[in-house]
Amino acid sequence: MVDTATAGAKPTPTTPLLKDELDIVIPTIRNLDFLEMWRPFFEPYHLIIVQDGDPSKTIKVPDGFDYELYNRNDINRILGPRSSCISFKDSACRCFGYMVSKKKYIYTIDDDCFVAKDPSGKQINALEQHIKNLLYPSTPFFFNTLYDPFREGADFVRGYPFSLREGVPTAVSHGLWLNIPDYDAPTQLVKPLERNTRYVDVVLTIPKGTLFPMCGMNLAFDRDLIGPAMYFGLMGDGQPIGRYDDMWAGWCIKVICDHLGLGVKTGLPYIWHSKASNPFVNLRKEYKGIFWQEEIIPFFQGVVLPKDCTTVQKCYVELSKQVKEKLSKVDPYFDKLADAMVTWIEAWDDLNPATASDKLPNGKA
Ligand SMILES: O=c1ccn([C@@H]2O[C@H](COP(=O)(O)OP(=O)(O)O[C@H]3O[C@@H](CO)[C@H](O)[C@H]3O)[C@@H](O)[C@H]2O)c(=O)[nH]1
Ligand SMILES: [Mn+2]
Repeated sequence: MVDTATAGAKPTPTTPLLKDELDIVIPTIRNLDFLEMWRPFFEPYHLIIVQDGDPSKTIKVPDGFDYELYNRNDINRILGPRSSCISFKDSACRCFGYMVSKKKYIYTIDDDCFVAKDPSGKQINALEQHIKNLLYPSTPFFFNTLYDPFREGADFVRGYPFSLREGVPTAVSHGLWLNIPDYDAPTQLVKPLERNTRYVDVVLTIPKGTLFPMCGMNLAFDRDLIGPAMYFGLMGDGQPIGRYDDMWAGWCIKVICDHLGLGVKTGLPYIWHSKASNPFVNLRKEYKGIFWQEEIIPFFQGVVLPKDCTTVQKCYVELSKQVKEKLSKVDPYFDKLADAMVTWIEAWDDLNPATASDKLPNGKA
């Protein structure tokens, strides 16, 4: 029996979650037709497009989207000499979008990532899932064997300390990819036809003290909690390495989140990654990183941040000092990267005076 009061009544439109508190950051050298597929999910949100490569090229943004677009001329104009810390000709340029945003949350996605379907065939609203991941607490200090205890239909299992059941604020939500997985070049070369068809219905908190390989393809974070550490390191033009921008940021944010008691989650949502970049080109970009990471990882595993590092900026500047001290012997590149990390924080604080490190009360991340 349909209630006549509601028969034919239009459902009250729901306001998309965090509509005015989240920016979508897209690095691009291509056209942005991929947005057509995301329109139902992205149209209500503000986009920040970071146009890489030739600034004289016009990037067409499909009608109906609210956006701001920055090319290399804009970055140089806004940051002046500090623009040296923003990579050129590499997707790492996306971090400029994090810096100029004025919102609390960021979602970043590549322009060759499309809407995936879950096993039931339903289109996945990746943004909605990231928002849920960020709004619900993380559990880095004690592993819950029934996975995300805050998910509908799950909970903490027997033996899980009640003193830890509040969890901690979630700073990062790391999504995954169907079809083309984010493999490194050697793996891509030996498995050119491998496609990821496995949809694993889980969100996990990455335990404290554990590093992970963060991919920037389908990533969301709380800018107020961890934004200043989300620097996608010096890559691309003029640099000896590429495709380690997101990895570098992931190692930095993880040690800082562990220090500040913040959570990092990985798992749902999936996107459909359509384009395999050229493995030979990737090998040329990555190969130093494949050797260097054997020294970088032990460095991050050994990082200890002093107690008086109570803000993200203070943690990050301290981290840059340790990079300079301990990684410059691996290659002079790390000396340059350590300096760029400080330049990034200076630029960040310039553009975000309200949350500049020297203005935050101690203890506020
Ligand atoms: O010089 C460039 C190249 C690309 N972009 C934009 O960045 C993303 C990712 O580019 P693409 O999909 O071609 O590369 P992938 O190998 O699939 O990217 C994965 O590897 C990581 C390397 O950093 C990257 O984060 C992963 O997603 C697209 O939006 C390109 O348009 C660019 O801005 N500048
Ligand atoms: Mn891609």
